[in-house]
Amino acid sequence: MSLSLPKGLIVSCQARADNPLHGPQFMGAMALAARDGGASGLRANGPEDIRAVVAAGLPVIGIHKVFSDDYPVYITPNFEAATAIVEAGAGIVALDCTPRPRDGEKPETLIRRIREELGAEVFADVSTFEEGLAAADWGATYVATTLSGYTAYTEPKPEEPDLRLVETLAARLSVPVVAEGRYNTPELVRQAFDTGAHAVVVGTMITNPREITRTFVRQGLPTR
Ligand SMILES: CC(=O)N[C@H](C=O)[C@@H](O)[C@H](O)[C@H](O)COP(=O)(O)O
Repeated sequence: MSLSLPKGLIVSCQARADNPLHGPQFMGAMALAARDGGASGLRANGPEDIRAVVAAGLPVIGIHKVFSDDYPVYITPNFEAATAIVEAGAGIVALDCTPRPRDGEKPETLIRRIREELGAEVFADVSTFEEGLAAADWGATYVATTLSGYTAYTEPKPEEPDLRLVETLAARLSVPVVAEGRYNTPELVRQAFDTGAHAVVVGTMITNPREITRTFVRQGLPTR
């Protein structure tokens, strides 16, 4: 079966509402810049931003973050959220595949429905080895280490990415494993490929100038 996500660097173009770069105009421009810089795919949040980044002509991993006070799962927690991003043009739907409570169907049901009813590929965001195995068993097209360090049982998040999780999943699974989360330098990206990643997703260090600025300022430089 041919995969729509090629090997290579995937650039995540996301900016929350409190970020000065929030909105489809800025995320669309980020996507063009990433494409021109050599990215082989994009990740974006919500129908509006997805519509804007699709114009760059690269494969798009869509997510739909839905935050609630009642549930810890926020990355594409239900079928309605998945439907909206496929309608916006994402060919790949990423969703939280941890067993945590959510406002929606279980991940195994969501994976099946997204593939069968929406005809999209599924990108499973997981935080542990066991979750990665389960997601592949349920039919995920890709398994990604996105949530390592971000679930209660994998916190506190270290500064470094979870290369070990990439390595163990890649050694076991026949579906492509994607490295995501805190790949903040080209050297770390190279290490992820060396340990068996099919692709590596980089967000903050490419598309979030506010955080990039903070990393410089934190070095103890005089600020103003
Ligand atoms: C945990 C979670 O909600 N991760 C989100 C998933 O879409 C994004 O906020 C991250 O920016 C993305 O995973 C890329 O990671 P990094 O920005 O570290 O390169």
